[in-house]
Amino acid sequence: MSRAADRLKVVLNHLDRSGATVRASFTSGQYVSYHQPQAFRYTLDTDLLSPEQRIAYEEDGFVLIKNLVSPEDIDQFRAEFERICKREVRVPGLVVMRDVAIAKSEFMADQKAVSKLQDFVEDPELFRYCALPQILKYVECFTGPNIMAMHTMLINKPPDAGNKTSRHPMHQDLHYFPFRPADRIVCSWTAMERVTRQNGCLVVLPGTHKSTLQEHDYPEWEGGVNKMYHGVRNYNPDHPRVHLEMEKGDTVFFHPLLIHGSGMNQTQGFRKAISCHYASADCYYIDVNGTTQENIAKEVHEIAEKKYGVDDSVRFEDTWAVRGRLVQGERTSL
Ligand SMILES: CC(C)CC(=O)SCCNC(=O)CCNC(=O)[C@H](O)C(C)(C)COP(=O)(O)OP(=O)(O)OC[C@H]1O[C@@H](n2cnc3c(N)ncnc32)[C@H](O)[C@@H]1OP(=O)(O)O
Ligand SMILES: Nc1ncnc2c1ncn2[C@@H]1O[C@H](COP(=O)(O)OP(=O)(O)OP(=O)(O)O)[C@@H](O)[C@H]1O
Ligand SMILES: O=C(O)CCC(=O)C(=O)O
Ligand SMILES: [Fe+2]
Ligand SMILES: [Mg+2]
Repeated sequence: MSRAADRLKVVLNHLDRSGATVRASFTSGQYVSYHQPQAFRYTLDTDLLSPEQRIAYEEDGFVLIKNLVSPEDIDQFRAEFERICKREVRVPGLVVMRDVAIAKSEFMADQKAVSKLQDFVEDPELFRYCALPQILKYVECFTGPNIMAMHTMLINKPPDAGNKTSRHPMHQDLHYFPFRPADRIVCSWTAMERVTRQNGCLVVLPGTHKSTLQEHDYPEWEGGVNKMYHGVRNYNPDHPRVHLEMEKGDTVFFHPLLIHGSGMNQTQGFRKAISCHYASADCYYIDVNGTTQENIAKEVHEIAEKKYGVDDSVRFEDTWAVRGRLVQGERTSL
């Protein structure tokens, strides 16, 4: 079969499964033209994703792209991370998080004390990750051309201290976000080294992006839970899971409703990943009062109150508007 015919078959299969009425045709034997507003809900029509990749994201809520970020870039991000840990550079607005297991131990000026950096947008070296052209080309398939970097993290999952606090409970990232629509938000997560089940790779529940936002809360874990690590309230451990084992530079793009987490790090190394949540600049803020997100908004407010002395006039949405950065196109709304 020709490549075009192969592609047609894949698309038709998908349309069939999504219960769509199919109107497909060949244009000069080259490619498929189809008209079906329901069939592709989660991805946009760009030329980058193959039909297989596009359908994988539609059906599973994630797509893994091998070898997307160069080893040289990753080594530079790692070097900058080390400078930050040694406090050789100061980054405005940066949140440095320590694992709860060592949160109260004495000061250590190295990576052993840091489990996560958040909000590194004012660090030009780390922020380079968010603007990498090869990443943005994929992001555009989900957000469209106006792109905001809304949330940035470098995760340094520590060797588990023995109480399983290195785990990240199963959650939907949308729980943290007061903007919509969800389908125009995407996370890119790049492995900074080989990540395996052993050192706590991402664990995903395929297809859960088709559900709605669930109630989140701290899981009842005996060994303790990190600040703000909420999990879905009724986690079902029997749901089929996929462990995303990845090589250095591999990048997974996933939907903000996809339920995911990570297991404990059973090695002696610090498992590193860098990630950014992007949203279409055309998204709009919502008021989370009276929704399941009230609990996280309250925690964010309490921390902002302690740290910056902000009062009630600062809304949850405002804390996002000041952190967001335009990386492509126009800042139309967010
Ligand atoms: C989509 C995405 C958003 C999903 C996620 O990322 S989920 C995770 C979200 N996580 C976050 O947003 C990070 C939250 N963490 C933070 O904001 C900070 O690390 C803080 C918890 C506020 C601590 O920062 P800071 O105040 O600078 O640190 P200090 O060492 O002075 O500690 C102050 C008090 O907080 C405690 N603490 C520090 N780290 C943790 C921790 N990991 N878990 C639980 N408690 C913690 C620490 O023991 C101290 O307590 P007290 O001495 O005041 O009793
Ligand atoms: N009660 C819970 N609520 C929310 N998430 C949970 C809960 N229990 C476990 N998880 C999460 O489920 C995922 C899988 O956990 P688990 O500890 O089994 O890791 P794993 O990588 O599968 O390890 P292993 O290979 O040992 O099975 C992790 O993201 C973990 O944090
Ligand atoms: O890197 C990980 O372990 C998962 C992090 C994550 O899902 C998050 O911070 O939202
Ligand atoms: Fe997450
Ligand atoms: Mg397990």
